[in-house]
Amino acid sequence: MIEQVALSRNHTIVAKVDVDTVDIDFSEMDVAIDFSMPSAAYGNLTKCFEHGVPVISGTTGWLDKYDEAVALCKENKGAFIYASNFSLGVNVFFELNEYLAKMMKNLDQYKVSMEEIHHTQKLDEPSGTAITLAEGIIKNTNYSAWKLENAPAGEIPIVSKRIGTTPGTHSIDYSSEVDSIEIKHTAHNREGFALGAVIAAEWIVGKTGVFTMKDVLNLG
Ligand SMILES: NC(=O)C1=CN([C@@H]2O[C@H](COP(=O)(O)OP(=O)(O)OC[C@H]3O[C@@H](n4cnc5c(N)ncnc54)[C@H](OP(=O)(O)O)[C@@H]3O)[C@@H](O)[C@H]2O)C=CC1
Ligand SMILES: O=C(O)C1=N[C@H](C(=O)O)C[C@H](O)C1
Repeated sequence: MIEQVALSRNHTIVAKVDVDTVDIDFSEMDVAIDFSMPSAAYGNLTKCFEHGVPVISGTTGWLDKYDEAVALCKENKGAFIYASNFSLGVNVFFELNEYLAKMMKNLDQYKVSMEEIHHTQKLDEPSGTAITLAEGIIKNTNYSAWKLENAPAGEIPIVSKRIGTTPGTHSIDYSSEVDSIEIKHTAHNREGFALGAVIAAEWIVGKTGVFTMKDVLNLG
């Protein structure tokens, strides 16, 4: 999907890296995009930093090494963007989530919960997007952590479902005894993720530093 979107925007694919790739020719690359495996992402990023190639990372489930990746990027004067979700809609949804969380902060009668649904091939749970959403709530409310399924009071319960080929659905619910407020993002297919990653790749060429999709999309 990334290749398809990149070609449609007049880019050239100079290398494709898979689990079996032994030698990578970095010489012709303006930028690299990594959507691989939680166990492979950090190693792939490292190689890009060492070869001075800016890198866009969409792989989820490796973030225990994010700080190390940032340090390595800075050490090599590289350029790097990680996003748990590159779709433009989800990046707006991240902002909406934080805005709603701020408003709900002092309304103790509402309890928050989250649900994410993805295809059955997905390796990680909860999704990276759900973790970013939970962090957005924690930053703006008195919730202290998130937990899969049954969370104790003060923590955000996340329910992960794996159904068919679902590209990615995330919803956040604030419920009281008398009503509920729900916000939801539904990906209709995977093209939005690829398009956002290619837009980020176009944006980062020629820059140095560690950025986010908020910088790319100028979301204030
Ligand atoms: N941030 C975002 O917007 C999005 C993030 N994702 C994330 O991207 C990741 C990939 O998801 P998805 O595309 O569904 O997974 P897939 O399994 O379809 O694709 C993963 C690819 O990575 C390849 N791969 C495995 N090991 C390596 C390696 N060491 N180096 C390079 N490539 C390798 C696999 O090759 P092979 O098939 O040969 O094993 C496969 O082609 C997941 O972490 C997912 O959560 C997904 C969509 C959107
Ligand atoms: O694995 C996927 O498919 C997706 N992964 C990302 C995530 O973990 O949030 C982004 C998107 O939801 C699709």
